[in-house]
Amino acid sequence: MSETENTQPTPADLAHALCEVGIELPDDRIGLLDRYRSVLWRWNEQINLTRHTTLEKFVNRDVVDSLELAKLLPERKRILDIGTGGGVPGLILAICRPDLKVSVCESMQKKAKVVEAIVSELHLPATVYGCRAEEVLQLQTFDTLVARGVASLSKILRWFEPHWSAFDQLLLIKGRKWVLERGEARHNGLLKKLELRKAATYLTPASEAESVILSITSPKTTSRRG
Ligand SMILES: C[S@@+](CC[C@H](N)C(=O)[O-])C[C@H]1O[C@@H](n2cnc3c(N)ncnc32)[C@H](O)[C@@H]1O
Repeated sequence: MSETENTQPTPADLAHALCEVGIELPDDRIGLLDRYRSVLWRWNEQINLTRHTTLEKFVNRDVVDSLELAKLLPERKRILDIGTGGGVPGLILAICRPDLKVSVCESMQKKAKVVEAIVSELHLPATVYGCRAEEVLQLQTFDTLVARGVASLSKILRWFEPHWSAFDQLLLIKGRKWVLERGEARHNGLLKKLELRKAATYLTPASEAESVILSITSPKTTSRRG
């Protein structure tokens, strides 16, 4: 199919695009994912939520990233997506992994209101917080925090330094600059009390771009909980 930004794909197009990258999902999940894509693109005409407005980018970037993350999340874990923007990866996780207890937060009020509207229209099992993640962590605890494209590793580690008792693990989707970011974070002394490991490496389909998922834990917190 020759796809342009003005073409509205069908659920069958989505199923085909998922199949092309080796993703198998039940029909009802594909249907819901397609409705999410459609509602997201509709809102995107009014407010800038995503640059991924072709089916190929939606699948190859948003769905692939979210499902790579999903592979690392045990059943029924409590997840907080920090800086969800238009709902990636949080709402895609809520759609594809209904066993998870997904919360998403977004500090920009306009975006957070749209995410709330999407969750409500699609009846998604997700809680939306319209504030900074640091504020959510003063109220709630989570098993895992997840994020894509929110800030540098150093910034994120600074934000969450006082909050490690509110979560066990941080999973960050990063591009090839992750090594530089790790160097900077080490230089800034932000990794001294933390363990960072590369939990996954994968290629974005139809490109040579390598992505990684970094897992960061605080041994002190883990042993206290474990
Ligand atoms: C570049 S967007 C990425 C959106 C989405 N995660 C994605 O990958 O498509 C980053 C978003 O994080 C939000 N943000 C930045 N710092 C935040 C914080 N501390 N807590 C919650 N949201 C934050 C911004 O308002 C912005 O919408």
